[in-house]
Amino acid sequence: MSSKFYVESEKVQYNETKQTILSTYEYQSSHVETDGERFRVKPVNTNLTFRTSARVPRVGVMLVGWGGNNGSTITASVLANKLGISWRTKDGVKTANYFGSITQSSTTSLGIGPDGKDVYVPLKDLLPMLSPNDMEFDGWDISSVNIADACSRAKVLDISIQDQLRPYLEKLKPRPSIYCPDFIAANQSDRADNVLSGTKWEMVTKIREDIKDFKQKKNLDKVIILWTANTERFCDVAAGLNDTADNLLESIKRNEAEVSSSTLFAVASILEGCTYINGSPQNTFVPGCIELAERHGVFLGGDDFKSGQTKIKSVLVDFLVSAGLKPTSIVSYNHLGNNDGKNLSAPKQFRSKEISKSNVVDDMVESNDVLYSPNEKPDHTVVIKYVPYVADSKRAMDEYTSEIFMGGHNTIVLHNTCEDSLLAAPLIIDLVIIAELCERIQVKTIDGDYEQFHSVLSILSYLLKAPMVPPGTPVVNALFRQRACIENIFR
Ligand SMILES: NC(=O)c1ccc[n+]([C@@H]2O[C@H](COP(=O)([O-])OP(=O)(O)OC[C@H]3O[C@@H](n4cnc5c(N)ncnc54)[C@H](O)[C@@H]3O)[C@@H](O)[C@H]2O)c1
Ligand SMILES: O=P([O-])([O-])O[C@@H]1[C@@H](O)[C@H](O)[C@@H](O)[C@H](O)[C@@H]1O
Repeated sequence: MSSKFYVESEKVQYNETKQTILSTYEYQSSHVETDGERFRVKPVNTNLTFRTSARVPRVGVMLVGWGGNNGSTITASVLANKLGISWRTKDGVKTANYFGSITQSSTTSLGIGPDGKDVYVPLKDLLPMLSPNDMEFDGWDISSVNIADACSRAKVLDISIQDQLRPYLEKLKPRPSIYCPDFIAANQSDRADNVLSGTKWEMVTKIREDIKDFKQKKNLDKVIILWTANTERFCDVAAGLNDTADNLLESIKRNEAEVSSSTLFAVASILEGCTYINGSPQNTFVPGCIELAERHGVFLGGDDFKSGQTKIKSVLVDFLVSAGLKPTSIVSYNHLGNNDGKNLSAPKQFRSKEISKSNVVDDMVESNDVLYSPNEKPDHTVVIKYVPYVADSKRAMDEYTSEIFMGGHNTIVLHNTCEDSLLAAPLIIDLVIIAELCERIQVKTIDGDYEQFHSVLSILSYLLKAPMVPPGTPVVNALFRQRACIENIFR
């Protein structure tokens, strides 16, 4: 159980023998109906019981795109933390940390102490969670470059970190992967020297064997798979192709060209009972994929890491709209020179990213019909340019123009320079840790049986630009409502 605190309440039972935590909770909500004239509000209370396994298992993380900026950076950075390395810089000695991870580096209040002040603990202490230092990494890449050379190619981590870690990282070699060139930019072909051959079903089978191999070799209890490979173009969604689980499986067996690498990895993960998370913006989770995950009781999470401009956007627009100010124009521009930027310089791959970066304000705008008439939205433009020289140092410029009181205007301009991968990499840790914990939580109503959460893990929304939610449930993009969801469920 948590070494930091215990809850003294008849609503919470710790079972040291079974290593479980039982907690009852009365969920209060309100159901609203209207007769066209007035709303009828009916408070509804639901008594829930949560059963959480407190035994943290041995977890392996398999990254698709392991040799990329994010994949190599997170692998190296976890090792740096595990080894406790430090390195000299012109600004003094730096030590490995997990800044940017909400589980490792943010805190939450347990309640009020005797002095009347909030008592804060790291979010990771709310429940028994996997430590990133205990994660084992493996994965696939269409590029055969080992992880040490991948870090060198990425030019993200300080060279003295890379030098200290090279003896360990050069032994890590990405497994050959499923390469569907039509789904990523043609400019990626020069990296593709580490690819599988065979039919799509044969390649899915090989990926499943890789998962089993990793699990067995590292003596793991479970594996979580995360896509941090290139952004793909959106795939067609069509009846008979991928609209149902059976049609998707049949399409793969027919070697259908329109089934993407990312969807093939998702199917392999689901069939192996492994949670699958999509860190990119493409529509990996076609309806048939979601149905297959529901059939197998496997978690899915996506889409597209929410790291920089979009994260700020989901806070700023929430602030403006909830302050009764009306954003009317939002322009997000950035240029960067990493391989992600190179892939995004192709129109179809950029379009995937443009979609995930643009939809993030929809729920906030739709929540306020005082400011916006039906279907009215702010002008919203996303621009991404590829400038090789700046490499991973993304330069972002945002302009927010709003209508204010009595015909006035307010324009907010932001400039943001950062190593893009150092913003995204910590999100991989949180996605894995939160998804793994969710695998150990079951919930029941008074007269129901214990069930796990829905296969589509909307609790991951805080970490993703275009959060996937269970069919028929609302998408929430407001960042602090998303964070409250994590805290409230864990609390
Ligand atoms: N700040 C960020 O870095 C950030 C933020 C949000 C989303 N993302 C998304 O995360 C993904 C990865 O970003 P990155 O900066 O690491 O990109 P990257 O280009 O450095 O890495 C992608 C890796 O995937 C590999 N790859 C491509 N197709 C593959 C396949 N079919 N199988 C296995 N490997 C394959 C490439 O060889 C490359 O090594 C991109 O989709 C990007 O849009 C990144
Ligand atoms: O997270 P965010 O800053 O809104 O969006 C980012 C884009 O601005 C960037 O150009 C792209 O390369 C990254 O993959 C990421 O998606």
